[in-house]
Amino acid sequence: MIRIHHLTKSFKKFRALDDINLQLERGQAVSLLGPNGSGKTTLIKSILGLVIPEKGSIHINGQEIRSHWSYRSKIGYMPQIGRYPENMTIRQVLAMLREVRKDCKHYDEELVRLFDLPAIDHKLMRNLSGGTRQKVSACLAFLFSPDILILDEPTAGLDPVASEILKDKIARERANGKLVLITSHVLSDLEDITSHVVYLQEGKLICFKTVEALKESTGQHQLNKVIAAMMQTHLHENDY
Ligand SMILES: Nc1ncnc2c1ncn2[C@@H]1O[C@H](COP(=O)(O)OP(=O)(O)OP(=O)(O)O)[C@@H](O)[C@H]1O
Repeated sequence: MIRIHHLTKSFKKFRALDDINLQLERGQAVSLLGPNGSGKTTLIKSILGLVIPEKGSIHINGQEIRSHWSYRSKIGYMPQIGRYPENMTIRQVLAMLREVRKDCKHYDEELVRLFDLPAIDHKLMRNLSGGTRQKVSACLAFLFSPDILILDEPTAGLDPVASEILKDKIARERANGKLVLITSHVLSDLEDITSHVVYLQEGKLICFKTVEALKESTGQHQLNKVIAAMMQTHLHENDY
């Protein structure tokens, strides 16, 4: 579904992504992990076409994204910090985006209901708490029933109830055959929903494996212990 081939990106002399090769398929929930500054957001932005690679290519459903920007309508993106027209209400923002995407055949408003947003959708975006803003971002990422979901720190700032609602939604969408790509530093949040782990360090792909394979190779049973073991040992892909 997403094929990344020799992807390299530098900012001046600094190499943020270094020869990344990855093949991601529908039905996978891929946790994109690595220390601060390891290149996770740069990789996500490259897939979204917000960062232009200097070398390599990204294909989505067989088409190179550089020449076909319409692929973006297939991606739901939840950014780390959502930026919206601050003088609009939640209701107006949702209505505006539905208007922009009139072509969409099925609006998925399940999260809007589960987060109980209709009760507060008269509020202005500028007055929302951080967690409520995250809920709006989550609703917008799922709204157009995209085939691919890219969620950057999705549970950050959410209360435990909202966090469980979102994790449950992610798991169901994956079961429906969507490809979900998630970054989070809260590994306990990823435990139940992750099928595969991509681990980056200093812009290099250290590992791309199923959670089961990683648990087996490290002898650990919890995702946070598996990742801690990897971070300490700096082992390379072939070691896993
Ligand atoms: N536009 C830019 N200009 C210059 N350097 C950048 C730019 N964007 C990212 N970088 C650098 O590239 C490296 C990778 O950044 P990136 O945001 O991808 O890391 P990350 O893994 O998402 O980090 P975090 O876990 O802190 O969110 C960092 O050293 C960052 O400073």
